[in-house]
Amino acid sequence: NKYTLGMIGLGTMGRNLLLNMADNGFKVTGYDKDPKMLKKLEEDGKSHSLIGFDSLEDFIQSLELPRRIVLLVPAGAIVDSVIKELVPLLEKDDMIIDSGNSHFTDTSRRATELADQGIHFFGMGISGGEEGARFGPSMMPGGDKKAYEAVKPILEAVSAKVNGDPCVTYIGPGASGHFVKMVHNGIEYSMMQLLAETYDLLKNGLGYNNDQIYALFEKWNNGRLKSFLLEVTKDIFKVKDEKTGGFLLDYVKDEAKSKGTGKWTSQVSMDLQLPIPTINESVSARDLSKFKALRVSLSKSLPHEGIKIEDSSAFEILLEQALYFAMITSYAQGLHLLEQASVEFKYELNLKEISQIWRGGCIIRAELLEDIYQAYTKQPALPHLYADESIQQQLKDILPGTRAVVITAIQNGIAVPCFASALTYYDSLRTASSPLNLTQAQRDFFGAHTFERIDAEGIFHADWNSKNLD
Ligand SMILES: O=C(O)[C@H](O)[C@@H](O)[C@H](O)[C@H](O)COP(=O)(O)O
Repeated sequence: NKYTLGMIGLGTMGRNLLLNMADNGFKVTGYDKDPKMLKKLEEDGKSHSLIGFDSLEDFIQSLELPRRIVLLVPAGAIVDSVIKELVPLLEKDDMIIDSGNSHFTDTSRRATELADQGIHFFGMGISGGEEGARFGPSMMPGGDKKAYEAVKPILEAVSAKVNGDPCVTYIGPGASGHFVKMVHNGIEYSMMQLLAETYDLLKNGLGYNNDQIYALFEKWNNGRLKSFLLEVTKDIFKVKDEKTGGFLLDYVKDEAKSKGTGKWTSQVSMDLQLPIPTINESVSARDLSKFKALRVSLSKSLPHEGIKIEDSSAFEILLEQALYFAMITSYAQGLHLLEQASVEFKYELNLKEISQIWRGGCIIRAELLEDIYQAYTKQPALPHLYADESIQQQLKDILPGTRAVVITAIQNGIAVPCFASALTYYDSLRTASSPLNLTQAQRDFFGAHTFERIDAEGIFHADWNSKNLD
């Protein structure tokens, strides 16, 4: 008899998700042009006698109707070419679920194109990496609700669970699933950069070695900073390098790569005029790191002035506070962008449910998400995470420590773009009258761009050149 679901793309993510589905008792199969991938599936899937197809026709014919087809292929043109090959073989009401990190505008285009041909299509963000796909990812499906209902039992079964709740929910219409995953990755970038800045402060600021940093992160991971990224980051400090016998981390080149989701998050935030400066800084930090040769030559011609951080144990305490402050701020910026995008793109996003499914399985899963989930449970229409009372209390408690860390870093010439932007974002957002009245005056002075007044309705223009100059 026929298979319930078929996976196209049997790379690690596709294969692991298929094995996870088989573990949960679903009759599933796969397709890949690469015989090595098929062989790997049969090896890994021996206990479930999982097999795959290298003929697309045979694969399609092996699926029960309406067909449920998941794509896990690299984002971009490949997705379109796979869909192009698939459609002639499909029937009305068949479903395609794109689960790669596709750009949300591609997803909405594909949904429209396929709907015209009677094919259900939705984009689903999957987070958790290879391990997550195998044993329980967090999934963000958005789009065709009918198609989602048809795969909901499978997704709920294979997803990570927190207090028994599956880390998957219907995100909303259109490309909302991929949009939410993109912003998830923006927060991921910011958290990773904050951990890199923390590492820099400990290593170059306090002169800590990898064992000391491991021990400190181990301690922090038993507290409010507990998170998947801190967990894996601490373990990285333990790994030895077979080649040199030293620590592998010390031999990793400091030029960070990226596949685009962070950049896309910044780009759309600029389009929506919704500020996410800490996430933007993390994207720029990766780009800046690529100028290794320039950095090396400038480090010689612009030598460092030397570092003086006195009391390391006191600084450790302040650093934990600053990291928690910037962590709250990174999630707050991402959630604020989702709130704005929900209005702009009519995604009807439910930030309570999104924070709920981010508590487990995904890369940004963290203890903090429980607080965020409680905040949106208490106030579903919370205008900004900073507006939640318990979050405010936490921010107030750790603000002095955060200031001290940013000041110390800047005084000692240690670059902390994400820590500093988190603090500046806080100071800007809680300022009733900002200095941007001057910007309006400047724009009106040199470009007659007009301004509004605080004491009268209407649009105004002034002749700044001559008027009333004392
Ligand atoms: O949620 C996840 O499981 C990850 O985010 C996953 O999607 C992938 O690892 C990133 O896309 C890497 O992104 P960069 O290559 O841009 O760092």
